[in-house]
Amino acid sequence: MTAIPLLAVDGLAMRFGAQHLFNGLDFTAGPGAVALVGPNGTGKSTLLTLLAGITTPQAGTIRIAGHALTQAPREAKQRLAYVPDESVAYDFMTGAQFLGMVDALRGTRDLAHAAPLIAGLGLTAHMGKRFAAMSLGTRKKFMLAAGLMGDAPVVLMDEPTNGIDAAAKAWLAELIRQQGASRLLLFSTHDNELIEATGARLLHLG
Ligand SMILES: Nc1ncnc2c1ncn2[C@@H]1O[C@H](COP(=O)(O)OP(=O)(O)OP(=O)(O)O)[C@@H](O)[C@H]1O
Repeated sequence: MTAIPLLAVDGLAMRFGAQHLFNGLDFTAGPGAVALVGPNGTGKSTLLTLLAGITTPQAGTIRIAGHALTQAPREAKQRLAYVPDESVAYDFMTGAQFLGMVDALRGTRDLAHAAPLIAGLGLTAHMGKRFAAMSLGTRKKFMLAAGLMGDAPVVLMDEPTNGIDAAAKAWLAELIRQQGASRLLLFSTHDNELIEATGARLLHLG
């Protein structure tokens, strides 16, 4: 019996006006680290929003652990987490409130399980800070913590090392390398150090 891939993309087409980003894109991925690479503007961020079910493609099917995003959006989205490049938190929220909100939306109400992640990313001292007062890198770390702290088998990350310091980057790379044994961590990046440290398989766009 063949195992169902965590991510299966079939015949995906996306264009903005006359600009075709991809036309008939096919790939599958199981557990592991996968780096989405390619020159600026080739559609890496757009592909991630399609895989996350935030944007709708003109054609094609995306299945998350066998569940098609269009036919079974709830089942598919329950199994994925998406880390955007820029913060999506309200400025008035503190880091703790934001992570608590994400946790509650996922149906768990206990941030204790995220403590190693919060410490590893260097966020412990920033939990009480409002997003309005955070640096760009700290905001990015909270987005990463929110995406990684659940048990989603598919984690999509847009430029995960953008703006974060060397210590957090090394910690994140090791986490991705280790967690690749059981989940799919698919990220767009221009960071060759991250690719090397995670041992990610490359998926080229453009
Ligand atoms: N909502 C939109 N409307 C029109 N064009 C868009 C939209 N979103 C993205 N594009 C265009 O699609 C192309 C791909 O953009 P995208 O941000 O996905 O590229 P990328 O590969 O992630 O780039 P980078 O490496 O710079 O982050 C760009 O030419 C962009 O201008």
